[in-house]
Amino acid sequence: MFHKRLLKEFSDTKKYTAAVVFFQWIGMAANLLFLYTTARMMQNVIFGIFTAQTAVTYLVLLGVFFAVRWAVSAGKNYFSVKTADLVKERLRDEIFSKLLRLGGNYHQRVSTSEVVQVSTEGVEQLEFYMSQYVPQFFFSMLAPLTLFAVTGQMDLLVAGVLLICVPLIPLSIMGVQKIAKRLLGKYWGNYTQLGDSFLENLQGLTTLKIYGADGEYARRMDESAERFRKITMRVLIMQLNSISIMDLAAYGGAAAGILLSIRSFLHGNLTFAQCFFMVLVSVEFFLPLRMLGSFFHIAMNGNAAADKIFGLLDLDEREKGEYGVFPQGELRFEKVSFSYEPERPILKDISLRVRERGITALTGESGCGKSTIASLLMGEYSDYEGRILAGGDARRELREIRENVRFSAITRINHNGYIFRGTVEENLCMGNQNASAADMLKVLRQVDLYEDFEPRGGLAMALSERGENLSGGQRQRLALARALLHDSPIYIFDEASSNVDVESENKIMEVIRRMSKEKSVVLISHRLANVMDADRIYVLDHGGICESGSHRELMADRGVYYRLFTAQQELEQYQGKAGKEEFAENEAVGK
Ligand SMILES: Nc1ncnc2c1ncn2[C@@H]1O[C@H](COP(=O)(O)OP(=O)(O)OP(=O)(O)O)[C@@H](O)[C@H]1O
Repeated sequence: MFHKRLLKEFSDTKKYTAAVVFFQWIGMAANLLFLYTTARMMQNVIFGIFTAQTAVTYLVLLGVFFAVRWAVSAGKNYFSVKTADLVKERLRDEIFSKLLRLGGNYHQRVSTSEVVQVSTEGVEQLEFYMSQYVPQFFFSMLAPLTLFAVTGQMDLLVAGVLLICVPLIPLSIMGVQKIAKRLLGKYWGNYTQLGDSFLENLQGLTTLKIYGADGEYARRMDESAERFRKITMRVLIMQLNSISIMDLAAYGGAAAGILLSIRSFLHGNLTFAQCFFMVLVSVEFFLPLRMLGSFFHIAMNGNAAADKIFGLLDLDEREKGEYGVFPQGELRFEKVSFSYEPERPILKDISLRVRERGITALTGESGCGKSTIASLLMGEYSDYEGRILAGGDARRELREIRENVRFSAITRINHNGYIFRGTVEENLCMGNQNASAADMLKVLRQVDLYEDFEPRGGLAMALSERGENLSGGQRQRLALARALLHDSPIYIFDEASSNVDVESENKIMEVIRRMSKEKSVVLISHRLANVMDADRIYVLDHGGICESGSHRELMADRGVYYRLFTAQQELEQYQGKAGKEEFAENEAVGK
């Protein structure tokens, strides 16, 4: 019936639940009083003893009844909303904190659309579950017993029969529950899968259009939507059927109560007023459980949503460091091995040093493991072998250091720095909450964006989602400006200047070289012209370091680096020459 863990996690809502049940119970008591008064009045009318005084008494009671009902309903709503607020706020808070703890690569464990679905619709299901279903459950246990206590004093047999019929509703609910559980599990599975593909296709719509694959993907989504439609229909059919079964039990039981009350009246065991009251109250016996039955589907959905939410909250987290200081000094990799999947080693016995100042470059062919090293430095994975040490001789394992301390000591800039919708100022502030306008303008000047942004509003310039109203180079330079404000001792540039125009690339490299005089810079670049100035270059090959040294040393060695470098130089010279020839030809024909 209940999701045990959910009730345990929200045990502090017990007092609100009790208050809701209490108000419901008072409302029911007022209702009984009103029905009994009505029955007495009917009796007086029929037997001709209806006086003006009776009418006034009745009207006063009616007024009191409505006032009580209003107060009860307000009280019940107040405590229901309190429960709903508490559940919603805490669950969303917990989901958010969990995602923060899972870190940037949370999507390797759970899909983004599932997170969105459980934290929106899933949380709302649970809010309803706790604020409506749970109190209704207890009230529907209490109500028939109260009614039995009242009606039993008039006719024990009728009251007994009505009470015995009441469990028919929960029995029919339990019967349906078995089928519902399986069906709702499938329903949620289909729902999140549809959300996944919808989100992915929407994000990749331009790519799908360019390759003319949108038709095929639309067809696949249609299939997915059709599966979801079918399962939704099955859920609805199950709901309608179960409502019919419950109605049969409720109205069948009420009919039995009504017939028995009339029979009892005819045998002279009940007065007219009592019989009339019993007839009216027979339905009341079943209404609370009938109401519970209609909440039941939402409750089942809530159970399935709770499983999903707790599944997310229970995901294993990275090992958490507790050390609260980032020790100064060089970073070291000592015989580090790592793999994302078993049986597929990515890094093998890597040993390297990142000096406290200057540029340490990582280069090598695509897929050799450069970005993986950056991810390990950022602490995204802690299940590596060997040691990653911070602080030179102070030797503190990186994974022992608290995440927020690590993040304020190391800044990583990728090839697609994320720009948020908002203003330039808001995006820059993320780098440093305390940065003044002068600080922000200074970094914009350093990355050559000041002139571009000033006519468009300067710091107040509006940026669209992902900075789509900027060029690729401007976006990347803005991400660099934000990183400069962060002012951390270590910076990792992971292909930060790739995919941008030559001017932006030169500017970014100029800033990197300048900052390396005071900071520790890890530069990952496949373009060797950019790593030439590095103090030390590590060349990776299939997850291992095959060479290391300065540009001059590596060129003298005539190994892998030499081959890569000369091949790249030749290619760039050839491209440059071809470009010049084309330009000269165009000039000659006057184009
Ligand atoms: N999250 C992941 N799960 C599984 N395998 C991964 C994951 N990320 C990367 N890999 C694999 O690890 C290997 C190294 O990837 P990595 O991104 O570190 O290479 P890289 O040298 O930075 O490549 P590039 O220069 O193309 O960016 C690749 O074979 C890649 O397919």
